[in-house]
Amino acid sequence: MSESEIKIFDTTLRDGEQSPGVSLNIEEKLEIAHQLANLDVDVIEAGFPIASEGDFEAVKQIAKEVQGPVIAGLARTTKGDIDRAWEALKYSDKPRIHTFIATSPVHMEYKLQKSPNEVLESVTEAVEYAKSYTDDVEFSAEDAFRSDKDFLCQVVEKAVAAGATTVNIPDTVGYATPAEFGGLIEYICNNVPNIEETIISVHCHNDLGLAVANSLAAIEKGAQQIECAVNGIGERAGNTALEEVVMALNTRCDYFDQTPEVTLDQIYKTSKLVSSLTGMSVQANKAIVGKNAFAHESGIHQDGVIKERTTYEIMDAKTIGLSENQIVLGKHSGRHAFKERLAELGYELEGDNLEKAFKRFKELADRKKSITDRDLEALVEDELKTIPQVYELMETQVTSGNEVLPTATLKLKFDEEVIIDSACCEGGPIDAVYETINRITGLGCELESYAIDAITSGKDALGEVTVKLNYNEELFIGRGVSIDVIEASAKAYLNAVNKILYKNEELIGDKEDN
Ligand SMILES: CC(=O)SCCNC(=O)CCNC(=O)[C@H](O)C(C)(C)COP(=O)(O)OP(=O)(O)OC[C@H]1O[C@@H](n2cnc3c(N)ncnc32)[C@H](O)[C@@H]1OP(=O)(O)O
Ligand SMILES: CC(C)C(=O)C(=O)O
Repeated sequence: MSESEIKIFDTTLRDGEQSPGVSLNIEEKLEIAHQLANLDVDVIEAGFPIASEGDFEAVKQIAKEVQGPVIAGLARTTKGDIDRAWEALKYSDKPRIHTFIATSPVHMEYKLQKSPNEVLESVTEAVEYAKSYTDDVEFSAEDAFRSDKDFLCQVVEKAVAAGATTVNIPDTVGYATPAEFGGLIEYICNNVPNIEETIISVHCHNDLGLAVANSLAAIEKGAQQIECAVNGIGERAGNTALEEVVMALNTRCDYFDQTPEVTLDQIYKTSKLVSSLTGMSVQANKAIVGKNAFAHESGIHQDGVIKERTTYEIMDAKTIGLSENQIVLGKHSGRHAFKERLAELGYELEGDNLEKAFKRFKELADRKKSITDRDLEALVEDELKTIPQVYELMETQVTSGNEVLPTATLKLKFDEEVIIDSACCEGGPIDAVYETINRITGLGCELESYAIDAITSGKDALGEVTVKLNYNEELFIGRGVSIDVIEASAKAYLNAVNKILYKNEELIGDKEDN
């Protein structure tokens, strides 16, 4: 039986649910099944009906409600399992019984305690029995990759002769390498006389991180169905990740001449749903659906992507249902990305202003893990203050504690001069900073009010300090922003001092004369 397109058999609800720690209730399974139907997978393996009442009910409800894909249920080769599977599946208009038995020497001898001949017999019996319920029967040779090749070919031949419309070749323990696994599929194609009468499926586990590669290698050698799970969840290290295999086949359709008919823009939504209902979060650098999969942090990449997306992107984020890619501003970013993000926020910075703001951004990025838009706004607003920076803060150093008199030492720039001074104050470290500034400027202004706000959230949030200084009965407001509250406090005070000096220019001359 040859089919032109690759079938996607989703086992998120069966093998995916076998992930340690995951247990989905009926409502959650139904929600995922409906979303898998929106994704247009070909087959949904809804569960293993003999396993529990809950699994049985979930498969039954999915069979009743979910239209579009084939609904499959797993069964061992026993009549009891097959009867139970059919009881649940019979409500679907496209039911599939999926029966399996292990064929590797270690599984047959120790787990099943059956001889190869007994296994062969149960293959025929189970497939024929399942066929008495439905035309659509899948047979899996569990641990196929570690099975004797010629015995495996006999098993496959028997399953096809008994009526299996799909024969699945699992790498149950994720032991294969791509060339070997592709080789096994080729061997089966060349050595099973009735192989053309069935669809060859593969089911790879990810113990060595090779599940997707092995599935793709099998496709190259004649497999037509891939069994996979959303986000790659499943027993132990999981299954072939649906989103990875689908996007590999689509993105490299120049290489693989067949693609699955999945609705690609539902991929991200499905991944999110599965991770939230299973509680299995997706690692940031996970291909396709990880938080960083379409994010660029380094300046050279950002510059390239801004100029032409395909310089560093082989897929468009929109294809999988994300609104866009992400330019993440951080310590590795460059001027192009910085300027572009500021423009999006409504700030058109050029020349000196851009250089100064960029320098402060880099300083901030060295100290803060992620730079938010609000951080940038605060930074630019702080930078764009039109008041000349007569006094500029260069360094702060503060000692404080319950047994120590708070002391501040500041290094300020005044014109081209560097001034260092320090003061102590019982009122606390910020008072000590302000006392030091007063000593340096000699202005004798008074602090009327002090307020601090966290601009952004998280441990490394930016703090914005606002002060009001009274100078000769006139109030001057100053603002300062920094990740460090002492620094933000010093900047706010100096901002107000610079405003006083701007309004009273003669004071600058007096200071220079001293
Ligand atoms: C590779 C895979 O992912 S296969 C699917 C694995 N998934 C699961 O096992 C999840 C659901 N499983 C369950 O709920 C339970 O294991 C059940 C209900 C299926 C069986 O429970 P129990 O009857 O208590 O048996 P238990 O799980 O301890 O042992 C499995 C039995 O099935 C036998 N068995 C295993 N596979 C098969 C098979 N494909 N065909 C026939 N018998 C099989 C084992 O030899 C063992 O038989 P024994 O009791 O005669 O020694
Ligand atoms: C039942 C089969 C398909 C399986 O899950 C495996 O072999 O991993």
